[in-house]
Amino acid sequence: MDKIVPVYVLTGFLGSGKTTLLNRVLEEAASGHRKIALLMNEVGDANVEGGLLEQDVPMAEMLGGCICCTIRADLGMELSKLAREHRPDAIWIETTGIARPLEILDSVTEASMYERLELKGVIAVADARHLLDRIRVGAGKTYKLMREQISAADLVVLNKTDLVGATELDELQSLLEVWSPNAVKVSTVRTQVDLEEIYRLNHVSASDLSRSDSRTCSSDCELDHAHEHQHEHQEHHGKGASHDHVHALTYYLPGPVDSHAFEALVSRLPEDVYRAKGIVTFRDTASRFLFQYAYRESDYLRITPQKTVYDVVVFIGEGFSKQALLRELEQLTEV
Ligand SMILES: Nc1nc2c(ncn2[C@@H]2O[C@H](COP(=O)(O)OP(=O)(O)OP(=O)(O)O)[C@@H](O)[C@H]2O)c(=O)[nH]1
Repeated sequence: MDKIVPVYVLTGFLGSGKTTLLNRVLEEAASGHRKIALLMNEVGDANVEGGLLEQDVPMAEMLGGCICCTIRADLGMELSKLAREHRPDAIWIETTGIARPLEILDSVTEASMYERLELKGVIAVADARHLLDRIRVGAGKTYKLMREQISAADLVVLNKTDLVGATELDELQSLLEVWSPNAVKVSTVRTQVDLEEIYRLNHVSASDLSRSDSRTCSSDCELDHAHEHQHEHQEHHGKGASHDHVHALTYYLPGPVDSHAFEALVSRLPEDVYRAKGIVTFRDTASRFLFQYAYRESDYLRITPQKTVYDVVVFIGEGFSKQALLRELEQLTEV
């Protein structure tokens, strides 16, 4: 069975330091024998930064549009291709500075149906000086987008702190606590973040990261262990409901499930799960279905896939308890 490839989304406004961080990721990968593949998106027709990267790595370029809107449909395909052709230890997606993280989250999780991929973390880089200037204005598209990117992140890298004073830094740090209370926050110059912090990120339990330890999943986590790992996270970090920010829960089903039990689970979904999708095999009908759910409406389409697809369900929402949902899914597959 192929391993699950972890996916990291790197977001952050124009010029905040994303490429600087990516270069560090690649350097560390080269010395630590971690194989990284990159998916780079540029609104223009040229990938300037891709050409400047210091390492030669498997790379897909998506040019001429933003992956969160105009060329979003291609994202899943490009991700699958990278995973299949290179079997990397991790895929990093560098988004354009203007990308809206939610839409990207949706597309990445979509790809989990066709390839063994799992979104592990959203990393937002913010330019401290620029952010402060925008906060002073307190409105406008850029301000809104910066806030959105930060709010969707599991890890916020407050970069270019050499360009602000100590009081300003305090102000920014307090603000990040409000905007993204459950994310891990680091303040850096030239994105000098401990990369192990990133590889410990687990989108399933992002809020627990600050308490994470060596028992967290490694990047070469196998599918057959995914369930165990998730369970370990849950056991180890306690069972209290975690109320995070926007997040996705990806769960590969170990086998067919009962259709009634599955529909009952869907009908019980909390309101803050606003999107779900997946491929499920119902044992009572012996059929496979493409399952879609949006804002309390669900739809099941019988499918006969011509190529390998996986039984997997993905839930996207804001502030719902991933652990509670995970427990329900585990019960569903235990029946
Ligand atoms: N002063 C200062 N400059 C920095 C820091 N980090 C990065 N830079 C510089 O900021 C500029 C932009 O950095 P990049 O890493 O290219 O930013 P980016 O987010 O990839 O930019 P886009 O591709 O335009 O979205 C470069 O000239 C970096 O050398 C920092 O902590 N302090």
